[in-house]
Amino acid sequence: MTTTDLGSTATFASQAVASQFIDGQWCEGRSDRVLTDTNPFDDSVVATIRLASAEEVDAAYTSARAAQAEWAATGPADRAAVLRRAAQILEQRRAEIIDWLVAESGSTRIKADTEVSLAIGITQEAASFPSRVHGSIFDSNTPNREMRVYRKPIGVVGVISPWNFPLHLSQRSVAPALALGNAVVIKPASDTPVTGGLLIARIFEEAGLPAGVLSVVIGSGSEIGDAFVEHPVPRLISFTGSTPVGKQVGAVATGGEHLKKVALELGGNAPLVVLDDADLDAAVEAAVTGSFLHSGQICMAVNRIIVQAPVYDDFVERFTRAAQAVPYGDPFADGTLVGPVVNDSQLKGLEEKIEQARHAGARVALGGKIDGRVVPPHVFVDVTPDMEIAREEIFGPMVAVLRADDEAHALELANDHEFGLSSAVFTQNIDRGLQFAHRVEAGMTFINEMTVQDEAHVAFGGERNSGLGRFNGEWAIEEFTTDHTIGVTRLV
Ligand SMILES: NC(=O)C1=CN([C@@H]2O[C@H](COP(=O)(O)OP(=O)(O)OC[C@H]3O[C@@H](n4cnc5c(N)ncnc54)[C@H](O)[C@@H]3O)[C@@H](O)[C@H]2O)C=CC1
Ligand SMILES: O=C(O)c1ccc(O)c(O)c1
Repeated sequence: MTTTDLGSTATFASQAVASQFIDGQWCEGRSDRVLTDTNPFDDSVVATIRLASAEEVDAAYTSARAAQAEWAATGPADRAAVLRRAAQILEQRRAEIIDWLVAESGSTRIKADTEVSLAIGITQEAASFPSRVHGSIFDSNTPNREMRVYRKPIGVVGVISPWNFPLHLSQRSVAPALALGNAVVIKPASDTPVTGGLLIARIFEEAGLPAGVLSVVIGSGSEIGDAFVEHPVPRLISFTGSTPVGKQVGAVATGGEHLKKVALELGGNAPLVVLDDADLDAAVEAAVTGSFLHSGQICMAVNRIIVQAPVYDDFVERFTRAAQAVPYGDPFADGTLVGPVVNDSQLKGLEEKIEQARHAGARVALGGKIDGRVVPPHVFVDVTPDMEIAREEIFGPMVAVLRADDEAHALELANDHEFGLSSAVFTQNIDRGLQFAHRVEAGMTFINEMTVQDEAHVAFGGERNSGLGRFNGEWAIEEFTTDHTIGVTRLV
């Protein structure tokens, strides 16, 4: 197993990355605060970074605005070539990137490997975008006039990403935005400055992206967050993270002096519904992976399993037995599915959730002793929809099991929520599954599959408090471009 020199020199691809990346330069931030980036499993230091101040945010956006016009004028084939080289470098450096994801975010090797593949997938998909963008020409109702609609880059995009899939959740905005001729400034989460931003900067630097087109500022959301969002240069803020912060970002982006678009991918609380004719083995397998992969720190993670009464006891017995066999502990160890949660704040929240669930009367079918930041898989059964464990986004290796009287009650329970990101339904009758899926209030519903799904060419996103907008494929082209209508009148 290769291990990367993750000391405070924090190198990636032979370049020191423990700093800011602004206008093509690796430089120190000017905040008086220094971030110590640590491994959630053993508290070892993986990097120390002097944080950015609002001045660095301004410098990053100013250089992005200066570089964007020339990048947008670069031919589609040349822009596509940079994206393809970035995808190749991600593949070439897969082992080193996996080590970084495990060390910086507590990802297990299984999850880290999946995340690198996701990032490569969206980068390759984005490489197809430059040649897919087109405008339209319309006849006009005015004689001698032609109405043309040009599809153009938005300009400069601000990307704010979270710590759970730091590489992919930055890349799935950065790669499409760059491919479509925009310039980008990334502000990654403070828990994952390298894998959420600086490593991406290094990859595009190596891929030949011109200086200034991509910058990365490392700073806490509380210190530079508002400055990052309300700055006059960015025309779109692409945010992935919690619903409360997403609403705040949306309010600043649309309520400040400089109006701008927002793309928000927020919280989730995915229901996995098991109907009375489900293949229980398939449902159990999907529910285990969907609940516990990356310690449940996924917006699409299964948080509620809703089981129709005739198969409830059988499912609970099988699922609990399978959850008991889930390997947890050292994220570096091959086969671990549940590693540490990312920080003490998340750990404290999960300890509170466990106590609340017990106090509310949920039956603990599976639990265990927390060791450091490693929370063993927890299964709460006989949960009722009023309990907090069924209402809040869990973001941990725990899941609530609810009993449904019948199919209509299962749908009512699935939709009884503020969120609407991902969902799943298990039945051996596909038409029954489709009819059920159409009535689920979510952005995504999977029949006989787990809820954690993301294909680079297919719409991804949520309804209700799970966000605004869609990522991937043609939806990303729509998100990261704008229309300019030009009327052409020939004077006769
Ligand atoms: N839907 C999703 O993919 C994710 C949801 N979450 C949810 O968020 C909770 C906390 O995780 P965090 O990463 O701390 O999410 P968060 O929502 O607090 O932070 C996400 C990003 O927003 C930035 N940020 C924070 N305050 C900001 C502000 N005022 N202006 C601009 N940017 C700001 C953070 O630095 C980070 O880069 C989790 O427990 C989970 O419930 C977290 C990660 C991903
Ligand atoms: O928001 C998330 O947690 C998340 C995780 C993995 C993905 O592939 C994704 O699109 C979103």
